[in-house]
Amino acid sequence: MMHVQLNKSLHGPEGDFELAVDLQLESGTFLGIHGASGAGKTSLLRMIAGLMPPDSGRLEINGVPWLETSGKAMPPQKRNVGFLFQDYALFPHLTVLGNLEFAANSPSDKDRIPELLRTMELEKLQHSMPGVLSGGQQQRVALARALVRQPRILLLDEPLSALDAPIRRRLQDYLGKIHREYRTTTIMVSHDPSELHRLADRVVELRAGKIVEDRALDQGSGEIPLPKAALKASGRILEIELEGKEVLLRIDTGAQTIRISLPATEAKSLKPGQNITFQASIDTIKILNNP
Ligand SMILES: Nc1ncnc2c1ncn2[C@@H]1O[C@H](COP(=O)(O)OP(=O)(O)OP(=O)(O)O)[C@@H](O)[C@H]1O
Repeated sequence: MMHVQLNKSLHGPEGDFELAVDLQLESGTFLGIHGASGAGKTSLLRMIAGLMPPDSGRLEINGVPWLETSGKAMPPQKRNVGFLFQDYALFPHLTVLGNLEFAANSPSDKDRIPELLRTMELEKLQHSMPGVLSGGQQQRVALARALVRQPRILLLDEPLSALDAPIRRRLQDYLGKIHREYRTTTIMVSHDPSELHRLADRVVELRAGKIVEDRALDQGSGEIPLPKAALKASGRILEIELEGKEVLLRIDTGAQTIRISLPATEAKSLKPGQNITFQASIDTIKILNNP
């Protein structure tokens, strides 16, 4: 169990506002955080990592205090946290491999590096210096580096935002896989609703430093299966995926995310982001309006 209770006065463009967050997370949760720019998402992650001091608060992870109300804090290097921040640069004087080796703390961490290089599709770049890499390649190295120590808690601030769609999708799958395998408690900031629905089992929205929405998604898949009874609902298409002759739609109805599949021929004109009304029962699905 992770208990995060943090307060900090932040200086926004329209004046100071108070970040006040009280969150309890079961171990192994994948929490997604979204919210407008300047809501305090990065600040919250930095305080958990120990990189920004809160004005007051408490942090307790599996019964171990990382930050006490008295202000006594465990230093960042002692917190078993892997993090990836937007501005967290790679060491410019070390190669890709050197950056990962620097993060390794034990022989088993080192043994993990070849697999991470392979998964992040960085094998051919392992002897390159960060300065010659593209933004997306650097982000992949930073993500690999965050995972080298197999942290108990993984803090990811828009980790895939600079990547193009195919690799973004592969790394989403990889993040999902390592989360299922190691049950690392993960907190990820993302502006991409389909990414959050794909990976998170709980999603919170932060607005001006406060949690204004806290939603559980179906564990693992991030989706609620189609109910047995007929259902008529409206929602926004989050994602369209071709699977053989079928098309898989993930639809956010506001209350829940529903996954439906349709014959590909019936879904030709549908696009992500579109609002649709549909009627579905256990064996038939009909799109009622298809603007
Ligand atoms: N150390 C600090 N002390 C006080 N205010 C700060 C500090 N660091 C950042 N801020 C302010 O806190 C506000 C929230 O910033 P933060 O980066 O946490 O937002 P965010 O939700 O992550 O935004 P984005 O989505 O644009 O990354 C900003 O207005 C920022 O200027």
